[in-house]
Amino acid sequence: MYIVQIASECAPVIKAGGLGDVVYGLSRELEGRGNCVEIILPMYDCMRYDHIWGLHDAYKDLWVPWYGAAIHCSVYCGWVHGRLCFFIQPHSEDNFFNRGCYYGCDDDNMRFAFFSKAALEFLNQSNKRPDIIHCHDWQTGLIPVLLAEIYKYNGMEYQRVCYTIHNFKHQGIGGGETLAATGLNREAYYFQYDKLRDDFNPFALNYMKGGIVYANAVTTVSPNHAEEARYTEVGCGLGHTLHLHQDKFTGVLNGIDYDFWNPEIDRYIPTNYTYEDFEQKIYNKKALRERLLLDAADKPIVAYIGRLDNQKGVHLVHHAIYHALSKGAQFVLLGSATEAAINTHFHHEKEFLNNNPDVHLELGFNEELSHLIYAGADMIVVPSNYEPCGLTQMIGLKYGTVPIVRGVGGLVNTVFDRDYDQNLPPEKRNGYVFYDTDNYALESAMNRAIDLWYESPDEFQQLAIQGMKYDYSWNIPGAEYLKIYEWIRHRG
Ligand SMILES: Nc1ncnc2c1ncn2[C@@H]1O[C@H](COP(=O)(O)OP(=O)(O)O[C@H]2O[C@H](CO)[C@@H](O)[C@H](O)[C@H]2O)[C@@H](O)[C@H]1O
Repeated sequence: MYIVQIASECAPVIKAGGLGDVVYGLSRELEGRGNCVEIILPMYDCMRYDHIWGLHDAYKDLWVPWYGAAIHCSVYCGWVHGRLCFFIQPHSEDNFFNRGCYYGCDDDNMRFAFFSKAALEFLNQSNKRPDIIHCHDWQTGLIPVLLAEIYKYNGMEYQRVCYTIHNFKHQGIGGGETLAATGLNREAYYFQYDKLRDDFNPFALNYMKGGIVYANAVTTVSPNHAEEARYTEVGCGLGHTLHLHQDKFTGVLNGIDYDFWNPEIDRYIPTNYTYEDFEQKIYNKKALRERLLLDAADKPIVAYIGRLDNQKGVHLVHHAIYHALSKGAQFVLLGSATEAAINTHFHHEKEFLNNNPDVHLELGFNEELSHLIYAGADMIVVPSNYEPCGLTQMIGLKYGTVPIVRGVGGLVNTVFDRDYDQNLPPEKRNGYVFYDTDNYALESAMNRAIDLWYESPDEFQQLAIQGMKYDYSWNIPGAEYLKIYEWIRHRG
């Protein structure tokens, strides 16, 4: 099959979070199974050019219709760790992708409407006719809309779209100006409730809703989150739309790319290890402590890695730091906040804790350091308010770093409580789960983990090894996506 992924991120060249990991890892798996995969991305000024090999111009004169005129774009092409990627660079005063950031601009809706239009225009003009277009999140929600309403009539009749939602919170809600810009025009038509009109703001269009309505298949990133999105508030108002389109909506648990996230071969950690020589992990703990100037005491290290925002349960992340310290553990945090108030809060925390030899807060994005933390820590805490899938607990498991998670979304599908899981025998359990959002719930799970580390180190090690034995690779999800692609190719 010929598959084109269209997304706003692809790790490690463009990575703000888990979306990038998924686009890369899934593409690699699909290619490994004999499919032809290409990835179309925006050409941001701030992406990691050092991860692109053989960058060259692939298509010089792409003219993308925009507001009745056209914007001139160049399309570059190169390999990102073996994956063939096309980068679209528009030349216009808007400077859509030369902002020194991936997201967070006032005109994000316009930026990604343009990207969606340009990606389809590129496919069309360069005569690429993939069997499947797989697009992701709100940034590419207009792709299935544009395909069905415009490009289908311009030679792209047989292309089918799979649309994956990684986060319902950000939907691309905005005014109707994108309709005129992208050539969709007919406001009255698109402002219908069964098309793109937002269910809660009658004056706004909703890209993600458009993606759900028009795509041939819609997925989210875990089975449990697919249920939550339909029936609870974590669908952020799209539950009704999902219900109407339930026949084509499903949850596919993400995988982890074990070529990249694997302590056996990880290039960013000083000592490689597997579950068979688990005792080698200690050298990474030592290295982590040396790097972050932590005390070399006989204490467990609890880690948090992730964005610092409301989704991730920042109040509990904050509490986890102090609770770990009070229980005689060390704490390492690697995270960045886009919200000013949260950012300021954690900077104050960092200053306050600066001289404490048992804690280190690293505020910013650091891919290399994240590997060392996964390898060096004993436990990883994921106290999310909601979590469509969650990759950090799965990476933690692979590195023998025991996850302590809140029982929501994909965390429920991947972490099984050592003491209380009802469905699995003890030798299959792999972490700790708590449910409430208050401090006590988190504390009780952390206490159980930290107490086991101190009181029964052998049993703690056994738990970590059980986690390492889980297979959360792309193998199974890769096959599931191929089934979905086949299904929409034949069903339409
Ligand atoms: N400061 C930092 N420095 C270095 N690396 C950092 C970092 N902060 C985060 N990361 C890395 O980014 C990834 C984050 O994965 P998450 O599952 O938390 O994704 P996120 O919530 O962004 O995305 C959404 O999409 C993903 C993918 O579908 C879903 O798993 C998730 O539930 C959903 O919210 C991990 O690889 C982590 O190591």
